[in-house]
Amino acid sequence: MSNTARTNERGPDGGAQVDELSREQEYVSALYAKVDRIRKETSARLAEVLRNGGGTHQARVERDVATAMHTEQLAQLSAAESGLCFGRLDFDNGERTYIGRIGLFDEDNDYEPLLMDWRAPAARPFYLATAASPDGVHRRRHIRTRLRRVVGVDDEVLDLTAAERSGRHADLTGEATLLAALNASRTGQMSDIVATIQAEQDHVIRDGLNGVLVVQGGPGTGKTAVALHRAAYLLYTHRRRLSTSGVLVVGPNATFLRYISQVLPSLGETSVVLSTVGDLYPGLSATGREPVETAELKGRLVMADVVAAAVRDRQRVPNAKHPMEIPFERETLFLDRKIATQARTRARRSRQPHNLARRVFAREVIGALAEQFADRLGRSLLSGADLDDIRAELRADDGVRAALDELWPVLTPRQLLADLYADERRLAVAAKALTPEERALLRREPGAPWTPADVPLLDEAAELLGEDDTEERARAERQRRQALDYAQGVLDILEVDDNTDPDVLLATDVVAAHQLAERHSERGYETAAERAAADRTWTFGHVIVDEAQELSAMAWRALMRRCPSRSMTVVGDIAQTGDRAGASSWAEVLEPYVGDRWRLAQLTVNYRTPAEIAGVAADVLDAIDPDLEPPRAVRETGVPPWVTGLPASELVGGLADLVAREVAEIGDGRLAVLAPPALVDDLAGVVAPAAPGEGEPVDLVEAQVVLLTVAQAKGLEFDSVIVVDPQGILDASPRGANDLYVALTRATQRLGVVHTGRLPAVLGRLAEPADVAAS
Ligand SMILES: Nc1ncnc2c1ncn2[C@@H]1O[C@H](COP(=O)(O)OP(=O)(O)OP(=O)(O)O)[C@@H](O)[C@H]1O
Repeated sequence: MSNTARTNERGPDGGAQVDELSREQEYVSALYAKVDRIRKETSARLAEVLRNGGGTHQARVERDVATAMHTEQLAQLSAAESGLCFGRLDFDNGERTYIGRIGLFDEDNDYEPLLMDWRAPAARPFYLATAASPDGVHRRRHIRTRLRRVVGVDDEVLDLTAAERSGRHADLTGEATLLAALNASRTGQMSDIVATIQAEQDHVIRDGLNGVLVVQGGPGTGKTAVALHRAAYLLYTHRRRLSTSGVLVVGPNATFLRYISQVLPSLGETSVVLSTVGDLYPGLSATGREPVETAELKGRLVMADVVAAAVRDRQRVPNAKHPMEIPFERETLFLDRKIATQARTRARRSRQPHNLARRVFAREVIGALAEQFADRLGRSLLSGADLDDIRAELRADDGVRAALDELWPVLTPRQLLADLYADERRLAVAAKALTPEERALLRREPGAPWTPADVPLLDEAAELLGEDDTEERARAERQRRQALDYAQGVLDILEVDDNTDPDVLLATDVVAAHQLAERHSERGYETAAERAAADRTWTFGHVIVDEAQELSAMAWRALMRRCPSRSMTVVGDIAQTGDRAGASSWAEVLEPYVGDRWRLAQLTVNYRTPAEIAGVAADVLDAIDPDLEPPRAVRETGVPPWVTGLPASELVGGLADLVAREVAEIGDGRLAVLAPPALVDDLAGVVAPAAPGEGEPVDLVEAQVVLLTVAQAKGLEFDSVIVVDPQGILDASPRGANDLYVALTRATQRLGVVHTGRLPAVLGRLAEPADVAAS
């Protein structure tokens, strides 16, 4: 460990430290004064812009550029209010750099940096410099502030003597500040870690934009935190490319998304789309429930073939013995199997999606019927123009249309799937590869609500069906090009000069021609993020998948469509896979899309669970797979986890007492009771169950005590956790051991286990001392 001198108001060496604090206070106050000034000027400019209504089209466009730029800047300034400056680097050559949430410059002194944005390359030694490899840094200082007041500084002097003194945590940067952050009570919302990012995390955050990066790490290694900071870093570093296409962060459920929702705004980034896979299909609310076996089946890759076969099954031909009879102008035309089969072959060969290929099918059928009709009339009497007329009349004929609708109907994804689930015959044809029992799992009455596992199937169907919007698209494209040319012209006028400092915001940093043009399209003033969220076919510049081990093979297919560039960050822990359709190997998951062209980063340090709890979890990990290495816990609390056995009949009453005891222990902190799904109803009298309604997110900020299943608790953390009926959790699913591992690793301070039958052997280490502790 480097030589850490902690300095604060109560520090032992009195005067000198108070001096340090007041010197830093002076600097920090000057930074805030500057922020206030910029804010005031920006607000005034914004007010001015908004006051000037009306004007020419060009004036309106210019006004919108300015509005976007000022609004964005104000949002960044407000985000930086808390913890504006959190670090300082003193270099061997006497230079000094302050590190903070945003970059600030001194206009009166040749734009000298006053505060370096944490994402800038020059800030990197703050996270990476060590005593052994100081990178010219002599001292690293963490500055702790409360509101605008400096309340402490933690110094690390990076010299070789310090390196020789290295202790247990030689690889931690800013250990004192880090431990203070880790020991703080949880609020129910994740906070950013910008002041205490550790070296192995920094490497992941700043990894290149292109290709697929997999971040594998055990519970509490900061995967989610790192993924979100990476989003902020990528947007800062590749703003031009990403602000127009957007960044998507995918999480496992609405509660988790709410839990992480404040991190990016606190880093000044508001343009990231947070979504579950289920929400990626706009306009659909997938709130239905179904047996886990059904969800698992729907997640299998074979379902892509089932959906494709279901589409093919809707491309029909008449029975060989019974051609379709179509009355047309006092004649009866025959649409027989041969005509339809030939038309179907041509339509399929067009390789267009079903709804678009229908035009080919219709053209072929109408062509054949026109020939038939011409033969009846006497072909030699008809000119080419007469044949054209006949075809046009056939196209408009209700009987012909009805026949086409029967043989090759226009379909929506919902119609296709609902019809498939509702009809045993259709299922038997489309799902030949499934057993009758599996097909029975898919059966569902029409009108039943859609489930999350249906969403990737609907997405698959949408791809195969397509939408016949050729004309609409051509019109939109013409409009878009006109608007784009116009917007580029406006931006060219507003651009200042190429030598401006890269950290100074220019109009084009905030709004690209593409965005500006779209702000002026008929779609109104939606941001790229808003439009992306509303458009199923939107492709993102970068996709981050958190808790990625939970995604089914079908969900991966849907997600990959949103990211054809394969610029992705995949974050997860194979040992925590709970979903039956989830992953057991990253290679397996990624192979169909990128082969072996992906890179792996591992996070190895556990920042969440103290060593006392991590030890219990490590036993479960060992039972899952002895080759898996548990992450190393950075801290100890001295509080051993407790265990209590209760007769099943006394569980509810006994648990109420234990909850009350834990609440008293954690003060303002949060407590979660984690139970197998089968027990949730019984325990609802002790703790109100978490989910207020189907699919609704749990409000972890409001609720100090929550009752959750393990699946609901995935990715979350609490000061104290009571795991109820561990055997029930083990038995509830084939991946029960993974679930128990997840449950045991949610606590930041305290863990209790309440069992009704025998304590599972895998928790053996809890037995003796903890029973005493609980009694
Ligand atoms: N460098 C850091 N500085 C301060 N806190 C950190 C740091 N890294 C991680 N943490 C904290 O550790 C906790 C766990 O982080 P996070 O939830 O990102 O872990 P995870 O790997 O995603 O866990 P899980 O696999 O259980 O979902 C969070 O409270 C996070 O803020």
